[in-house]
Amino acid sequence: MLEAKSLSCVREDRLLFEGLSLKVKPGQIIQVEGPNGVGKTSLFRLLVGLMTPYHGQVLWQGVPISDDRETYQQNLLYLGHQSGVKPELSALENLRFYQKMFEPSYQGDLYSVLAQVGLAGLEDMPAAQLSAGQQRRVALARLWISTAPLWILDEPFTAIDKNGVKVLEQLFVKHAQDQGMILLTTHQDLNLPVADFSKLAMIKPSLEDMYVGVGAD
Ligand SMILES: Nc1ncnc2c1ncn2[C@@H]1O[C@H](COP(=O)(O)OP(=O)(O)OP(=O)(O)O)[C@@H](O)[C@H]1O
Repeated sequence: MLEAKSLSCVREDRLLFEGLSLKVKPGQIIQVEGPNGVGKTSLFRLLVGLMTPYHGQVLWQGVPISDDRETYQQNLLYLGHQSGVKPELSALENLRFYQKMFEPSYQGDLYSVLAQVGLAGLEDMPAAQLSAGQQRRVALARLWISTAPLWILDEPFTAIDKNGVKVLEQLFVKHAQDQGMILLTTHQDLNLPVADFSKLAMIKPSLEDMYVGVGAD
């Protein structure tokens, strides 16, 4: 289980949110919602350990993530705004690189994974020559080979067409049924027929709460 306890986030002396707590349990999907700039990406960066909270703690299986980063990273798949796709490598080379680095025990056929994300016939094309949606699909193909129980996905549907959204939704449902956990942001209305799908709405703090004296006594 992932647990965030009373998180506060400050950027450039501005309070983005405070006292934010959440739990993501096996089988659960949580969609984080809120207007542009409210702090969804910042929250995710705290949750994956790329930023440190101003206050509060993030725990994986009851252990602060800063105490055992290695175990946490092994159980986490994070897809941020930057897809991490290398433009000079082909779709297949990108996926193979990811597989060798993060899923060395994966035995499946990477061609069929790429076919599932709609990239059949484009396996050997340099990613730089693929469209934005196709490049996003190269990044998303990691989800098909991932053994990580926790997926944290920042706008996974960006540049993805309707059919691609449907395929991804099916994968999310399967992951939840297999007792995986998903935390995602999207401005899409999702169709996820799983028992444990909920939404977390982030709202902007009031103006008087927004400016904090970081470093002040
Ligand atoms: N690299 C940065 N340095 C300083 N401040 C930043 C940085 N990135 C974002 N911010 C600030 O944090 C606020 C929240 O940004 P964040 O990306 O977390 O919001 P978001 O809810 O994910 O927005 P969006 O829906 O547009 O992706 C922004 O309004 C911006 O002022």
